[in-house]
Amino acid sequence: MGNIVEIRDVAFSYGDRMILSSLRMDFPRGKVTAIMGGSGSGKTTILRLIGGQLQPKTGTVVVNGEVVSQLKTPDLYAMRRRMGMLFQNGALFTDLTVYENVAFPIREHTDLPPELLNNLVLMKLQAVGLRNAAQLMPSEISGGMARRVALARAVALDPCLVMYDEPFAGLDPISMRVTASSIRKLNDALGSTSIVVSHDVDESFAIADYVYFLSQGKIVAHGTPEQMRASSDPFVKQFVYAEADGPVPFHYPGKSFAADLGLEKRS
Ligand SMILES: Nc1ncnc2c1ncn2[C@@H]1O[C@H](COP(=O)(O)OP(=O)(O)OP(=O)(O)O)[C@@H](O)[C@H]1O
Repeated sequence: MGNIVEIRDVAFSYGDRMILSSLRMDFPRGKVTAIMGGSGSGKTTILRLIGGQLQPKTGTVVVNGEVVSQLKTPDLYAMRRRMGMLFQNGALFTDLTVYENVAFPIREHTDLPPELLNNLVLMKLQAVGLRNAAQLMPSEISGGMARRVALARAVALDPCLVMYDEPFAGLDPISMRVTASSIRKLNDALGSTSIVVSHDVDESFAIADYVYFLSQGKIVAHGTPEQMRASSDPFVKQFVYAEADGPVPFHYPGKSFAADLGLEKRS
């Protein structure tokens, strides 16, 4: 089976600001892997490196055996077509029905005859429990349902890899649970591989086979959800048990508050 994505010794910076360093991660085929960490720790940046929207300063990102940064533009586009993406707050097209939202990427990228397209769309909507909502407009469905339509759209082209960026953000607890189980079910039904970026410990642990914890651009812990729950690592404990005090920084890095107020002694 092997890994669909391998990240080796990757460093990335925006200008002078180091965002990721010494990154090594494996994403095995068929599995759901979660990337967790505080706000600004670099999670979305990792997804953008895998998708080839960003290039590492050093190290390699290998997808399906190919080094992403070495792909020529047509090959990069071909690779992206085999990836499904659910972006943070991935919105639906408000002027299209649920059905047309899911049909959109299929129409864009294939010339399938209408009957086959229809079957595909209905299969995806069935998989997220919304086949009977096909003719509704996005304004007529709940936030949780909209997220599931977005999931169906992300997997419309049967991607071998699906990346979800904060799929649970802003959902009520029931919608969160349904969305999480939809991610797992879609992964297993399609035989695909999923990467889930999230802050949400309960939902991520419920569906992930393996978890990476990121802090300030470095992997600070990794393992199965069970291993992470049992971990005595202070970072993991703080994150898993949502403790206010611990190594996870709350402040965006920079000057101290005292310095900003002009209270720090000048040498
Ligand atoms: N285009 C950009 N230019 C400069 N800095 C950026 C840019 N995009 C992100 N950053 C910075 O890179 C760091 C990592 O961002 P990233 O979006 O990967 O974090 P994240 O872990 O996904 O955060 P969150 O959970 O809050 O979305 C942040 O400190 C952010 O301010």
